[in-house]
Amino acid sequence: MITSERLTKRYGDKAAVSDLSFTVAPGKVTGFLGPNGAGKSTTMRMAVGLDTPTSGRVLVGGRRYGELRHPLRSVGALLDARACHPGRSAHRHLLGLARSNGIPASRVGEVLETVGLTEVAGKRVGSYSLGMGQRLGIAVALLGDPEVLLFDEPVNGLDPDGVRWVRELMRSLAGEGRTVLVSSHLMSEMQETADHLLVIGRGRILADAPMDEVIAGSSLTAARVRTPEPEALERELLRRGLRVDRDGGLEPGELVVVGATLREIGDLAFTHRIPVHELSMRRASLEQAYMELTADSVEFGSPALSPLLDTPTTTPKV
Ligand SMILES: Nc1ncnc2c1ncn2[C@@H]1O[C@H](COP(=O)(O)OP(=O)(O)OP(=O)(O)O)[C@@H](O)[C@H]1O
Repeated sequence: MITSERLTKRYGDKAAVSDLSFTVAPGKVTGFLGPNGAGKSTTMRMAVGLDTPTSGRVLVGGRRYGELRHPLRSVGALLDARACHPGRSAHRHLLGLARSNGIPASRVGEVLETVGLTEVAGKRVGSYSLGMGQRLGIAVALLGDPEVLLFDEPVNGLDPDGVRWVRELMRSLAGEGRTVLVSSHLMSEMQETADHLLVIGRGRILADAPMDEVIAGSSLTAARVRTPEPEALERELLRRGLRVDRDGGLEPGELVVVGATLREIGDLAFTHRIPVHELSMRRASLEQAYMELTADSVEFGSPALSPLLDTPTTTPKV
C-alpha cells in the first residue's frame, strides 16, 4: 500500500505537487495519469526518497522510505531507466544492488530471465537499446521481490511485443497481491492495463476512481435507445433528471441518454409500458474521458497545426 498525506513539493515559488492525499491499494494496477509537468514523477520520487516533501508525507507499506532497512525488498521502482553506469554489465549492476540490499545473488539470474535479458546480461549497459534499458530498469524494480512497485512510463521505447509483455507483467504482479502504480501517457494501453486511476493536473488530484467509473463519468458515455414512443420515454427520463439528446444525426425514434444505466432505462420504460426496440451503451474511450478531465489542467498545450502542414505547397515526386 502507498499512502500520501497532504503531500506537497515546491521548487522555488512553483508547486510541483500540492496537498496530494491518496491511497494506492494492493492487488490492483493503479494508473497514474496527468499531463506533462502534472507532478507524477515528483510524487514517485518522493515515495522512494529521491526528493524530500516540502510538507506532508508519503508512506510505503506504512513507513517512510528512509525508515526501510532494505528498501529494495519493500519497494521497487523504475523511474529513470538510464540511471545505470554505461560501462557496467547488467549482471554486475544487478549483483551490486542485490549485495547492498541483502538480496541473494541467485535472484539476479531470476530477474534477468523474467525480463528476457539473460543472453545479453554480460554486455555493457551502454550498448543497450532503449527497450533493453527499460527491461533492465524493470529488473532492478523486481530484484528485491517487493510488495510495492512504481513504474514511471515503463513502456517508453518498447516495441509492441514489449508493450504487451509489460501489460501482462503489471497484471500478474497485481494478481499476486502487490501494489502497482504505473504512469503512462498511452491511454489505450492504460485502458487495457489499469483497474484504478489516479489522475492529477497541476499537482492536484482530478480523479481517484475505478477505471469504469472514470469512463462512465465522461459525457461521451451514453445509452442509445430506440423506441416507437420517443416523446413518452423522453418525458419520463427528463422527470428523473436525466440528460436526453434527440438531435445530432439520430434516427427517428432514437434517444441518447447520459448518466443512466441500461437497467434504469429498461426498468423505467417497463414501468410506463413504453416499448423499447433497442438499448445499448456507447462507452467513451479512456482517452476521451481523460481529455475532458484534464482540459483545464494542461500546462503545455499543443498549438493548432499550421495550415502549411495540411496544404502541400510542392507536388510530391512519384
Ligand atoms: N528538480 C526540479 N527543479 C525545478 N522544478 C522541477 C524539478 N523537478 C520537477 N520540476 C517541476 O515540477 C513540475 C512537475 O514535474 P514532474 O516531472 O513531476 O511532472 P510529470 O507529471 O512527471 O510530467 P511528465 O509527464 O512530463 O513526465 C514541473 O513543472 C517541473 O518542471
